[in-house]
Amino acid sequence: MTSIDLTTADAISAGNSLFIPTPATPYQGDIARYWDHEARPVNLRLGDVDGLYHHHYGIGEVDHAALGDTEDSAYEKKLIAELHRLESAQAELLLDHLGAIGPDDTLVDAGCGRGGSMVMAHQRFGCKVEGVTLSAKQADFANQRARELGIDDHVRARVCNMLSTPFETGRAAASWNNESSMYVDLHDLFAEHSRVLAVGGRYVTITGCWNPRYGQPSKWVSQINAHFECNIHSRREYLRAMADNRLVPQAVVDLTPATLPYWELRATSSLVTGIEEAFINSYRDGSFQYLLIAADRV
Ligand SMILES: C[S@@+](CC[C@H](N)C(=O)[O-])C[C@H]1O[C@@H](n2cnc3c(N)ncnc32)[C@H](O)[C@@H]1O
Ligand SMILES: CC(C)=CCC/C(C)=C/COP(=O)(O)OP(=O)(O)O
Ligand SMILES: [Mg+2]
Repeated sequence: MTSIDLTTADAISAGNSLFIPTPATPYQGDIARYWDHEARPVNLRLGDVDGLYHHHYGIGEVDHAALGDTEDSAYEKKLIAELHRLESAQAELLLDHLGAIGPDDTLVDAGCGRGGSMVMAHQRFGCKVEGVTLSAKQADFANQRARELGIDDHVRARVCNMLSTPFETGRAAASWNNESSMYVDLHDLFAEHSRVLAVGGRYVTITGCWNPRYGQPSKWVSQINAHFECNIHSRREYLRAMADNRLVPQAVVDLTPATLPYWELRATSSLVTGIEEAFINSYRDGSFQYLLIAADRV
């Protein structure tokens, strides 16, 4: 099998998910399959709350007053709504760091999943948002949601490798990875963001990374890697790969304390997936951190 370079003219048709490019590597094929088959209730039931479908985690304090009594028959429904509120709060924080974005700007969502963050970005800024995912199922889902919302002229997902996108050099006002950078080599990733971003543009990531102060990835981090078939990088790798690619950190925010309440609440829900303990233990023992990094393309 040969890989298809999506920076070529082939990319013209990549917006149409009838055209599914061959994965660049066998690993990317595994990841495409993983997300094509993903249908965990913890993601779909949360998305059903308001039609924003996320594949990332939450931040902020739990609103115990909104949850009410655990014995109440409506408690589980309220808990789902609360987890979803915290996940959307995470995406809002990412958008807060994109800088001044206008309706004529174009944003790039690298690893866009089912498109929740793209919809939020368009609703906030009125701008165009181009997303890429390896999964045709996810791209179709995101494009269907955009059609239902009547925003498909502004929000579009493609099946495409984030390391080799069809986007024009130097045109994007901002770009991001929301929990999608643990699937790729960071030097390759930041080289591509640096290429598509305008000078003065902003790059933002929210990610889980292992803490170099811990020494090496802990058993919990290894468990998370195995669970999601991903390869979590260290904080040091992020900063080094950005520095090597003209991305200069403007803010580095440790969101670990802000994400723990989400995990502690999720661990009590009927929608647990079994990975909750690994996140909670690794955040608590300091081996793993939930980080936002916003960087200027210089
Ligand atoms: C955990 S999900 C995050 C989805 C989304 N950012 C969100 O916040 O809901 C990870 C995403 O990264 C995408 N991904 C992983 N490796 C990729 C690659 N090389 N190119 C494009 N997308 C990739 C997957 O297809 C999936 O959509
Ligand atoms: C912070 C880290 C290490 C993230 C790894 C990437 C990932 C799988 C994110 C959540 O996806 P999801 O929303 O599909 O997962 P879940 O089903 O657990 O909610
Ligand atoms: Mg989820």
